[in-house]
Amino acid sequence: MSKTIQIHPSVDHGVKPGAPDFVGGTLTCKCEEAPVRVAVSSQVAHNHACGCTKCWKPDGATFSMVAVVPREKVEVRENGDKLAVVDAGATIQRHACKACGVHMYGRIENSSHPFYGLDFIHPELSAEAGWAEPEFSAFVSSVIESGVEPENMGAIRARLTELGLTPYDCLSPALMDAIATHVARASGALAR
Ligand SMILES: N[C@@H](CCC(=O)N[C@@H](CS)C(=O)NCC(=O)O)C(=O)O
Ligand SMILES: [Zn+2]
Ligand SMILES: [Zn+2]
Repeated sequence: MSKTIQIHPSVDHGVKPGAPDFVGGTLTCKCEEAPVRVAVSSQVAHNHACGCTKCWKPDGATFSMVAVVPREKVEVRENGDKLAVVDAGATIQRHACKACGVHMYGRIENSSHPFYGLDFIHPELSAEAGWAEPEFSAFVSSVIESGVEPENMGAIRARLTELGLTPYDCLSPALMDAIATHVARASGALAR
């Protein structure tokens, strides 16, 4: 069944459940010399596959795997001088290694953003096992913007569904509702 469709190496052979007592790990970039190391002292939430062009993907992957943790649980430990923000104009400021290109963490600096306080990380950059498994796939149609043929989208969505990563073309309904609730409270459309 759809075995030739590569979604991401961490799920291509099946989604592995996370460990309930997992407390985090160290993210390491791909540099053989002086890698950047970032300690994450928390389990992740909302782990998902993202098809957008802005999220970092390993070689050969169609999707990135990305999740959030509280920003205070993220600490650059080694070779932080190699980090630079990829696009200072983006909502998510992705701090990437200038030498290997890997995104080590993405931070939202706009304090009125619905996801302010959360950093975006790629759990696959850590050697530790137990990160919470991905729950859905987001920005699926956006893979076309990276060069995926539109006629492959049916097979890609079928494979994502087979893996239990229900495909959405923006975020999941729960996250979209959370964003809209934040916006409605800020505007006064919802009292509380
Ligand atoms: N179709 C666009 C979608 C980009 C997009 O909106 N990405 C989402 C998911 S990561 C987002 O929240 N982006 C905010 C940001 O990149 O700062 C693309 O693929 O470049
Ligand atoms: Zn690097
Ligand atoms: Zn993305």
